[in-house]
Amino acid sequence: MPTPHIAAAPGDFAPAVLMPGDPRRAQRIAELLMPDARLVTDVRGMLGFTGTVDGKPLSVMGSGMGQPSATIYATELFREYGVERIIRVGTAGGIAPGVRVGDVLVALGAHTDSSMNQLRIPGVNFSAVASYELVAAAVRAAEADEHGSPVHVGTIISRDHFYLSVPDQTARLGAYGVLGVEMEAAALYGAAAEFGRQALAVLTVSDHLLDSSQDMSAQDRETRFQRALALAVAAAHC
Ligand SMILES: O=P(O)(O)O[C@H]1O[C@H](CO)[C@@H](O)[C@H]1O
Ligand SMILES: O=c1cc[nH]c(=O)[nH]1
Repeated sequence: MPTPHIAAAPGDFAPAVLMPGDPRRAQRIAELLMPDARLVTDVRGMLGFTGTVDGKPLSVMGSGMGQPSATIYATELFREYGVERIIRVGTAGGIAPGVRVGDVLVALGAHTDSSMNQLRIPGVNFSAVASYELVAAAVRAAEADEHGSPVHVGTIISRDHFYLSVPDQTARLGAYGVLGVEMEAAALYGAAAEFGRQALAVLTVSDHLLDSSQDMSAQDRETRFQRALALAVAAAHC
């Protein structure tokens, strides 16, 4: 049953899907983790792969950038392909002062300036939260490798704008302990709640909004994700 945006056959997706924003990162992750990976969809160049890691099935598929794009893919994977859990493996801009470029963020919850979740339950400010089971698995994996880059667990913000900034907003978010900013997690958590499934975002800090001295290059953003990936795989297979 192909959907408007996914051309895979029934059963082509594993119960757990890793979801980076960039489809080329999806391909890189598939090649890195799964020698047996096969391409299951490429509509609009949004590559999806399925294979196995340590004998357990796993899929990897890009989401594109922004909450509308991520919601389309998450909805079709949950609703049409029976996917049980989606773990976003993305990049984020650091906000909290203790967060450094190269650190990893496990997003317990995602504030947002988007209206996407506001439309879900009229009159309600929806709480976009991760699956506790997946958070716990990611934290266990982080604690098991004490030599990896630092991992922070807390809230992030999923913004609609990459470039437009509201004066003073970032500093205020930092004062509230918000770890970083990206553009998809809140909507992903909303879609998981809609279908009674599980979601988590594990993010590599690629730059810092309040200190740009250590920012990653575009190439680094696509390759320095091993620590986040290890946590995401642990969550996918917990
Ligand atoms: O690196 P990805 O996963 O794409 O995530 C971040 O990077 C993109 C913006 O450059 C947005 O998608 C944002 O969420
Ligand atoms: O600054 C950043 C970095 C990654 N993703 C974002 O949305 N913002």
